[in-house]
Amino acid sequence: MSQTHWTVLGAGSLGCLWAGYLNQAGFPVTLLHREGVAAPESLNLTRFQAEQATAFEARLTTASACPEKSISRLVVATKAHDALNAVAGIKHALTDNACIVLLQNGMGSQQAVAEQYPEFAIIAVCITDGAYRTGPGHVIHAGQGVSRVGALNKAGQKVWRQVVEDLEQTDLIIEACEDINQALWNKLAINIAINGLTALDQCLNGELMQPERYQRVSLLCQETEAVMKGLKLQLPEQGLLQLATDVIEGTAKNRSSMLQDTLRGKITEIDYINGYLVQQAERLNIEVPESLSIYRDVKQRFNQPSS
Ligand SMILES: NC(=O)C1=CN([C@@H]2O[C@H](COP(=O)(O)OP(=O)(O)OC[C@H]3O[C@@H](n4cnc5c(N)ncnc54)[C@H](OP(=O)(O)O)[C@@H]3O)[C@@H](O)[C@H]2O)C=CC1
Ligand SMILES: CC(C)(CO)C(=O)C(=O)O
Repeated sequence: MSQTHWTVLGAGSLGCLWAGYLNQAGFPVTLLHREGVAAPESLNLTRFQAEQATAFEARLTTASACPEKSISRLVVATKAHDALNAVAGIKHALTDNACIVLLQNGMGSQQAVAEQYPEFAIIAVCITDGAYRTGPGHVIHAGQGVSRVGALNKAGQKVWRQVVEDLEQTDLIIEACEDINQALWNKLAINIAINGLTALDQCLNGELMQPERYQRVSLLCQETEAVMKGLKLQLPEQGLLQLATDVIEGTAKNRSSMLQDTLRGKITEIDYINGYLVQQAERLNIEVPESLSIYRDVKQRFNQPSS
């Protein structure tokens, strides 16, 4: 079994999920929690559809306590708006040829890290699993999904297969992805159609099937299709509206991550979802009024910091 040492930055839902699955597959793991916040007292993972939680082990520390050039494989498991700062805070500890694996939803944060740090191998993962924490260090794997893993830069292409091989030793469902940009866009399209609307209407995903809301979902998908066409991306065979509808129906009882963030008074990822579409549309001179209105309304209603 490979003994790659994995360092996971961010002890939230996905950070604990990945740390748990990696460690239970035999990898030594370090889990970096926030500076100034107490480390979790215990770590455990309830695997998908398992009845009981199982303990996992990880060395718990913070970024500033990590020695210079000690980390060769870093997973960044923060929200999109924290990713760039988080990498800046751990840069001293990265080896010269380190690989950074980014788990963020939406788009824009991964590209910002790749642009800022071309010297490192940058890998992005497009994740459809669902996980939540019940307390510090305790994570529930609530929805089985797929983690699509692909390289974001040239250095990433050199180590990508090795990263996939390591991850395939875990019980996560891993897919090597030749075109991670396309995979991220497909997931982005779904999040554009669902997240902002559910946050604004404070409704479950399935409630987007109500006619007035569904009309907006349809407009959002049309706008995303226009931008994807402008960027020469491939559109899913069934069309974006059908893709989004399948996800809405498959996750009908879920609260979207953005709805959950607003309920907890947290910063949402709107800048990296509808906000990212608006940015791309501006570059292409395409109008996206529905996404623009959702972007502005989420920013205003939930008192979100300006980007
Ligand atoms: N949870 C899920 O099911 C899924 C999540 N994703 C995506 O994965 C990403 C992570 O989501 P999730 O795990 O749910 O988010 P969480 O908020 O649960 O976890 C993020 C963690 O990172 C911590 N953090 C942020 N900055 C730093 C830093 N500089 N140093 C140390 N810790 C830091 C946060 O601390 P603090 O709380 O103090 O801010 C928090 O504990 C998001 O982009 C999300 O959209 C994608 C698919 C599924
Ligand atoms: C697919 C969806 C919309 C599921 O809730 C999601 O990814 C999210 O909530 O962020």
